[in-house]
Amino acid sequence: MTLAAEALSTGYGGVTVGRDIALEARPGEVLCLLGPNGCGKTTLFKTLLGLIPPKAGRVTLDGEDIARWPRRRLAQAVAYVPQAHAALFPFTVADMALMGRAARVGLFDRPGPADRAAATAALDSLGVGRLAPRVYTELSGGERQLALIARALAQEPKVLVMDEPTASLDLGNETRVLERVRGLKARGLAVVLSTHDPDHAFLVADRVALMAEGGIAALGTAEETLTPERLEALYGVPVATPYVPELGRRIVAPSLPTSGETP
Ligand SMILES: Nc1ncnc2c1ncn2[C@@H]1O[C@H](COP(=O)(O)OP(=O)(O)OP(=O)(O)O)[C@@H](O)[C@H]1O
Repeated sequence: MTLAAEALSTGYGGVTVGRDIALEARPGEVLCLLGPNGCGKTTLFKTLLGLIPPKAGRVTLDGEDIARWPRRRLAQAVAYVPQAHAALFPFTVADMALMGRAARVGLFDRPGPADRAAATAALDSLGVGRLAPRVYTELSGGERQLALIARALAQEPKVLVMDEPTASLDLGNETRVLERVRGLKARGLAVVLSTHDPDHAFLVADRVALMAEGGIAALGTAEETLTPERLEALYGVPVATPYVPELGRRIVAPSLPTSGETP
């Protein structure tokens, strides 16, 4: 399924945050959204998910405006991994993952064995099956993040929208999540993810959208968009993107003066 923003403006009440945004996440593709703090990435995601209405333009799934889609139909197609948040209710991780099945269970039915199996499989696929009996509110930030990803995978969506999915993960879990993202794309999902680490774009993105001041400043492959000049303009610090033959790709690093040089 293809998720698209067409001439989309986003915002809250009387305030416009994003303007004239056009982008597309196609099946079997990862679209990586990069941009400085507060530029409007989460606001764009909430609009793509139909959680807040567009200020202008539209969001479509396979060409159909989602504004006309019932919530349940939308939830069967698109899953969301929000930024790990403070939890209010002490659900177990197994129950959290099972909540991902809500859109697939009949309105008056209880989750059945197949739903439990899907929830368990989602946890196992992220290597966190052992967390199933643990209480969500008692987990570390990284463990919560993995539980939220498992909930979205249990939903068996066609499109996955992930807001900084690796933000609080250690290097091992960060790499495992990015590997999983590659696996999902190989299975034909469309994945949109935001990150503050431009390296992730070189690792998993088919296309990158650079967001600045609410608009899309550049859209293309990581090689095309993540030039030192653009990254410097975006983040306001000098950046180098050397090619590392051992990795077979570029890496992104801030280019601080070497010791001995004072700025
Ligand atoms: N519920 C809200 N009501 C009004 N303004 C909001 C609301 N949520 C966010 N904003 C404002 O919208 C702007 C964009 O916020 P948003 O969270 O979309 O940015 P972001 O790019 O995701 O930032 P970050 O990288 O820090 O997570 C900010 O100026 C923020 O203060």
